[in-house]
Amino acid sequence: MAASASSTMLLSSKSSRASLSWKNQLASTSAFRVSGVTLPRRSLRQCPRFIIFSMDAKPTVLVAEKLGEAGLKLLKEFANVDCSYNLSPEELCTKISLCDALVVRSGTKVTREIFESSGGRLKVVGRAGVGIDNVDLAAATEHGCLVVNAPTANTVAAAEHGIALLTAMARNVAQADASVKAGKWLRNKYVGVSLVGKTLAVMGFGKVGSEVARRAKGLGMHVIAHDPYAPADRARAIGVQLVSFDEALASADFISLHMPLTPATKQILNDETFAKMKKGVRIVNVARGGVIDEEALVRALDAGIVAQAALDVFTVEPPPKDSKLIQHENVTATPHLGASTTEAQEGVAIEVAEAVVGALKGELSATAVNAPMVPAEVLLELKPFVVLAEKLGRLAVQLVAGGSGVKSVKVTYGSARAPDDLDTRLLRAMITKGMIEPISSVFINLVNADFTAKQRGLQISEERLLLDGSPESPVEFIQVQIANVESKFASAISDSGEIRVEGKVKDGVPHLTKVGSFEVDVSLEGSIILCSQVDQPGMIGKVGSVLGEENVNVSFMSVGRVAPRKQAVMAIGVDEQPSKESLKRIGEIPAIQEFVYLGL
Ligand SMILES: NC(=O)C1=CN([C@@H]2O[C@H](COP(=O)(O)OP(=O)(O)OC[C@H]3O[C@@H](n4cnc5c(N)ncnc54)[C@H](O)[C@@H]3O)[C@@H](O)[C@H]2O)C=CC1
Ligand SMILES: O=C(O)C(=O)COP(=O)(O)O
Repeated sequence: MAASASSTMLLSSKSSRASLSWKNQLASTSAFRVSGVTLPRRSLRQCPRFIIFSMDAKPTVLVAEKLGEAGLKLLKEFANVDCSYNLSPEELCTKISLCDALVVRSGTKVTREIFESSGGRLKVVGRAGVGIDNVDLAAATEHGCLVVNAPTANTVAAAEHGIALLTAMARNVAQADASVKAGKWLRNKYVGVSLVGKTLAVMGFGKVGSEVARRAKGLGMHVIAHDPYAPADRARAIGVQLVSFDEALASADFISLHMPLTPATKQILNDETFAKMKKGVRIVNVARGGVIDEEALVRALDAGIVAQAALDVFTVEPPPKDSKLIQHENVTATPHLGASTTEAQEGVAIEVAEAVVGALKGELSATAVNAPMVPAEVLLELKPFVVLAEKLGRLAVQLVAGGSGVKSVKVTYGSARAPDDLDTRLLRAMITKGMIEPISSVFINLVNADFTAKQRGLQISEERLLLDGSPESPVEFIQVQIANVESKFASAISDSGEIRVEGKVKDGVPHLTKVGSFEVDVSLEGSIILCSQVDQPGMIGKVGSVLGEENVNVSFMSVGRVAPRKQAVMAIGVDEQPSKESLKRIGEIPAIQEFVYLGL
C-alpha cells in the first residue's frame, strides 16, 4: 500500500507508524475535514495533509503562558496539555523535546535553541496574540515548524488601550492620580491639553491602527495615517488621509504607533526623526518597544520636543526599574496591557487553540505566519495534482545517475487557466518533497520546502504553458525537467538534453504520460519499471511472465515509441516490489537495452 500511505502522508513525517496511525484514526469515520471542507472518506488516499507527525498517542501541547479557559478546553479535547508557566529558557529547551506544539504570548522568546532542542518533534508554535517578533521565524521555517497566531481577537482591546493612553496622557490622569494618593491637590500642575481639532498621526494603518483612527475621529481629532502598504481606499472609507512618513511627523500633534517590529521599523523613531516632529508632540506606543530608540526618546522628552509619551511596550520587558524612560515625569507607562481584557484573552485563546489543533490535525491554517495560506477551495481542486507533483518529483530524482548533483529543475504547468488563476506554491512544495525526501533525511512540508531547496542549492524554476480549451481543470499536465545531469535510464533524456517526466491526472488518478521524448501512460499508484528496447512483438509478454512467476501484480503497461519497430520505452506499473533476481532476469531479456525500477 505504498501509494496510499504516501498520499495520506503528504508533507509529513516519513514514518510508516505515523501513516498507519492516521489510517486507523480515520478508518472509523465516513468523512473528514480539510481546512474546513468536509470531504468524503474515499478522497483520503489523495488528500493532502500538511503538518502530520507521529500521532500514535495524543499530541502534547505545552502552554507556556497563561491562556484563556475556553482555549485550554479546546486544546484538552484534542491533546495532552501541559500548562507550565514561567519556565526558564533552559527548562523550556528541556521540555520542548516532549512537545508537538507550544503556545505562548509575548513573554516567551521562542529562540533557535528551542527548535534545535525539540529534535524535530515541535511542529506548531501558536502565538496567542498578534506580534510574532518573539518567535524566531527563520529557525521555525528551517525546522519545518508551522507558526500560527491569533491576529484578530485582540484588535479592539489594543485600540481601546491606545485611546485610553492617549486621553489619560492628555489629561495627566496617571500622574494626577499618584499625586492625589500622595495627599496632594495640584489643580494647576495637571492642566492638560484638549484632543478636539488636534492632528493624530496613526503610524501603521492595519487592524489596530484603523480602529484607533475610527475612535479618534469620534473624539473630534483630525486623523492622518502613514502606512506604505495600506490601501488608500480603506483609509478614505473612514475619512483618513494617508501621508508620507515625513509629512506625518511634521504635522502631528499626537503620534500613535501601530506597526509591527521588523528590521524596517526597528527604532524608526530616533534622534533624527524626533527632530522632524512638531515641538510638543505627544506619542503613544501600544505596538512594540523596539520601534522607538528609547534613549533618544528620553533626550527628546528632556529637550521638550516630545511633551509626553504614553507607553505600553518596551524594548526589554519588564524594563529595568531604574529606567530613565519609565521614571520620566512626562511618561505614562503600562505593563504591556494592550491585549489584556477578559474578552480579548478569551478570544485569542480560542483563536490560537483552533489554529493549533487544526495544524496538529494536518489542516492548513488560515493564520499561518510562515507558510502560504492555501484556501480550502484551491486545496480541494489541487489535491490530485498535489499527489502527481510529488510522484513526478520522486520519479525524476530517481532517474538521475549517481554522482550527478541536481542543481536546476524546471517545472512546466500546462493549464488553460489565466496565469494569475493558478497558485502553484503547493505543487512546487510537493515536487520539492518528492525530489529531496528520497535522497535525504529531511522531512519536507509546505513550511520548509522552498527553504530546504534553497539550502541544498536546488533551483526550481516554474513556467506556465497557456493551453487552449476549458479552464475547468486547474492543470492539464505537469512536466519536471532536470538539467545538466546524466540519467541512469538514457531514454529519460529528452531531445533537448534534460531528464524529463510528465504526468496528468486522469479520473482523479495521477498518470505518468511522458518519459524523455516517449509518450507512455501508466498509473502512478504502485511502482514503475521502465525498459527501453527496439519495438517488437512479444516484449510485454516476456517481462510480464518474469513478474508473474514471482507473483508481482502488474497494474498497467504501456509502450511509447517514436515509430513502429523503432526505439520504444515500456512503462510497467507494479503493485509489489520485484526481487533483485526478477529485475536481473528482466535486464537479461536480449531485446532490452536498459531498464530501471522506480519506487514511488
Ligand atoms: N500592546 C499590545 O498588547 C498589543 C500590541 N499589538 C501590536 O500592534 C501592532 C499592530 O497590530 P495589528 O494592527 O494587529 O497588525 P496589522 O498587521 O493588522 O497592522 C500592521 C500595519 O503596519 C503596517 N506597516 C508595516 N511596516 C510599516 C512601516 N514601516 N511603516 C508604517 N506602517 C507599517 C502594515 O502595512 C500593517 O498595515 C503590532 O506590532 C502588534 O504586535 C497588537 C495587539 C496588542
Ligand atoms: O498581540 C500582541 O501583539 C500583543 O502584544 C499582546 O501581547 P500579550 O499576548 O498580551 O503578551
